[in-house]
Amino acid sequence: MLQSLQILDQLKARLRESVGRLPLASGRGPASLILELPYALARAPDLDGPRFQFAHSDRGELRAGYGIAAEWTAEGPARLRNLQQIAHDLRATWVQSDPDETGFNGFGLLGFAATPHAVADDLPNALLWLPELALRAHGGQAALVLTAHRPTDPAAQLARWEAWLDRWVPLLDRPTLAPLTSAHLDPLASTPDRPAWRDLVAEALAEIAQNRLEKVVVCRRQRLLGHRRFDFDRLNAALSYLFPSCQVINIRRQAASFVAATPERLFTQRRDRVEADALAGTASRAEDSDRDAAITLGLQSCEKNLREHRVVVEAVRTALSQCCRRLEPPEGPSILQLNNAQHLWTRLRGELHPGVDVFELAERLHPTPATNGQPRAAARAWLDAHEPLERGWYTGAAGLIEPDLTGELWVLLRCARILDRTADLYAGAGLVSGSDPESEWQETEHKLAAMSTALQFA
Ligand SMILES: C=C(O[C@@H]1C=C(C(=O)O)C=C[C@H]1O)C(=O)O
Repeated sequence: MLQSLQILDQLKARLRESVGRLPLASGRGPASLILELPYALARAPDLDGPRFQFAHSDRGELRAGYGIAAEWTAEGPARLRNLQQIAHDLRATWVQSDPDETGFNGFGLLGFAATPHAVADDLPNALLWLPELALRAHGGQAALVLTAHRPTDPAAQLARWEAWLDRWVPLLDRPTLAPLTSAHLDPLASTPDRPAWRDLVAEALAEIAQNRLEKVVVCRRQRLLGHRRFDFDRLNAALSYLFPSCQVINIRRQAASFVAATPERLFTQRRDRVEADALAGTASRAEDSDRDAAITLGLQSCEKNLREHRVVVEAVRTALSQCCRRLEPPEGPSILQLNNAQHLWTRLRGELHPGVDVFELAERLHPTPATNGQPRAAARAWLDAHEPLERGWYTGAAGLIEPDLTGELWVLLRCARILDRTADLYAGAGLVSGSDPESEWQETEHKLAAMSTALQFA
């Protein structure tokens, strides 16, 4: 492997050679320069300041962003429409130069909280963020993307980009962190606690019995205290190892980090094709393979879980039918197995009407009844009135969008907000008629275990 100092010299030379291809001093909107890295990367080193990372082990995909070239925030019921207008302007003005012909392009992060109301959090309610330095690695190839917001002074911009390379490239030589012994985490409060959970579930089931709701997803927050400050390189590595089929997400704006290892895609849009997941209906895993297979069979034939799942499939199908010219019959339900839980899973695919973008898809699909309930508005109103906590970005969505406004968003589950030694973990469970408060509490315990297991190694 080339030493990082050699790579740094090469990248800076390439940057100086090719920066003149971008019209930095004229026009408006983003300008991105894509530079090939001489080898693919398995991890994106942490750096102080705003940063995000999306890593998917099974896909061999890693994308990260550092610093802020430009950003827009929004809140309230029109939050996605407001960001959409801005993004349309970006699409028209974004210039890209890919002198090494990597085929990669610049990208932005789109993310938003569970509900459009403002909450006290260090993440804004809805955010569109173009990083100054980005990393994209896939299929054995990797590139850096340097982005500026125009107009800007070319000499000053070159100096800024060089400074980014000076800070980031030497970190590539840093050895992978040695594994520590796993550390015990102290459970602090759960909100709601177990008795309050029972009452909350009972109230929800009464609402369902009155036919005012068909399904509602209630959640809890569990605070854990670590014995050492959590390390994010180590946490990302543990999550990617434990959950190779999940998207491991890390977003940091100020002091706290939002981290998730989510199995649930809200959707993927490539050109006019869309694919969405309906994930609902959960059972545990067992160490013994016969017992595990029996749990899977039980899940596949459980009337309550199948009903809970169908509500989600139907809502996703209806949302997609409003923006697709053709929908394929749903594929499923099959089983998605994770090491802490297994879920009923149906994949839906369609061909979009011309002009549909990620913002419209997000508006139509989010929140699905997998994390909110059905009917959507009644479930949200009931949760606003009864759930004793702010969800923040938990059950919101985040992902990466391309300059043509296609992309992929993930539902923010199996997640935590982490600050120093404190982690607030979130998990919820879908309730339909026939749900039992104790089994739903157990289900949240299994879901919380996704993050708490990885945190022991962080
Ligand atoms: C709400 C969560 O998960 C969702 C709810 C599920 C269920 O109720 O069976 C299953 C998968 C997710 O769609 C969570 O992980 O917190």
